[in-house]
Amino acid sequence: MTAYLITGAKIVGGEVADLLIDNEEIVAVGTGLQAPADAETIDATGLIALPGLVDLHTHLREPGREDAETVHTGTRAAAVGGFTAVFAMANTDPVADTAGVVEQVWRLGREAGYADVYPIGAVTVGRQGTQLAELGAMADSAARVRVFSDDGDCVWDAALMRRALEYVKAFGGTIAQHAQEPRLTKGAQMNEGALSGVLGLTGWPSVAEEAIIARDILLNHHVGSKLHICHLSTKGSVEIVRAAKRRGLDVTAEVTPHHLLLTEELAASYDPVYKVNPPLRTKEDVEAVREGLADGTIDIVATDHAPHPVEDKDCEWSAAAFGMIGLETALSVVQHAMVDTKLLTWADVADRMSYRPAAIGQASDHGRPLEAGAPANLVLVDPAAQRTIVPEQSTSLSRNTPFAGMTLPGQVVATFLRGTPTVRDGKPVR
Ligand SMILES: NC(=O)N[C@@H](CC(=O)O)C(=O)O
Ligand SMILES: [Zn+2]
Ligand SMILES: [Zn+2]
Repeated sequence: MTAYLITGAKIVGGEVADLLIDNEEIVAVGTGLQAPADAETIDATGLIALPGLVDLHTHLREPGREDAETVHTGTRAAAVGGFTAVFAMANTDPVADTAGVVEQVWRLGREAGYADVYPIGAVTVGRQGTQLAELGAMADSAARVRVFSDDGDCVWDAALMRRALEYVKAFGGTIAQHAQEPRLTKGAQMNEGALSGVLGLTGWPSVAEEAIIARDILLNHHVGSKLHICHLSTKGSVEIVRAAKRRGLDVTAEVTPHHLLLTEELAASYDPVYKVNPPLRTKEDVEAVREGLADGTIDIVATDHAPHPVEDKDCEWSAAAFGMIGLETALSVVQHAMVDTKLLTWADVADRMSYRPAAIGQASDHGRPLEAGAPANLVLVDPAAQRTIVPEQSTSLSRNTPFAGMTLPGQVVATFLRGTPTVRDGKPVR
């Protein structure tokens, strides 16, 4: 294995220093480190070294929709975005609701070698919302599943949600809820408000999200288990989670990059690239989720990278699929929305995009400070770079980015997974 001496990087939360990587680990951090004879030196002057990013919410689409993404292409896109670990959502075909499917996804991740893949298991059989899946068998499998979600659909049956929370308590698992009251969002196409009326698109009220979040926080308090809220998007949701945390109730929550930056006005174009679940909300909501992420009410940023092929997006709004890709743009959007606005420091970014998601997902090799003895999972970022997003240049198999044409700050220069570069000069190594 090649050793690497990274010189002159700004170590996040610390000083400018050199990093020596060998044998899958960070061997030393300090100034004036000497490179061993066989080491390759990387000049990182002007770059920030962050712990490898961890995405708790990625759709890799394999098995079943390999035309949209595969474990290989999705994790390669993740590496380009600075991620060293991704949690793969269960809404595949077949659904990841058995030990067999989660082991397959986990193994494909190992073979690809771009990022560690932690499969998320479905909560219910076939994500049908009627019967608990084999949660224990998935937990005991080689994939060691610790996070379960019916994402794409809500576990709306309160009794079933209660039983899921109780079941995973035995092994310290987490239920990640896609908070969407189905009866309040029947046929919903975009955020409910004056604009949905004007555009003639069925509205998706904030209360459909907030009612489930409130219910599940109370349910989880009753059970004493672990609840995580997927892609929280409204001001009211932030207020509910903030109040719950103040009362000492246990809950964690995520926000996506797109909900930190984009608003519902984009739907006026009727371009389905802006169609997503939950929908883009108002300026007030965007301000509230930014504040919530800044003050720790919202624990983490997760991409909800949702690739779709052209034929599912290049059609009439109401017929189009929900979702947008986000792995390759996440860090730039967070820099733009949160760092350049002084709402977060880079140390906070490491917390929200690496330490905390790794802790919630129990990925112990990831989310570790850049210190001697830690696994060499890290990313070098040039915060001074500017880049214009071009969908055709995406590493993902799909092109449905809502940031096309935007100029965003920051560029991932290199990513290392256990001491091996997965990205050099901004490009995947293979
Ligand atoms: N976010 C989306 O709009 N779509 C996701 C499902 C989901 O995250 O709910 C997908 O799988 O395409
Ligand atoms: Zn979802
Ligand atoms: Zn999702």
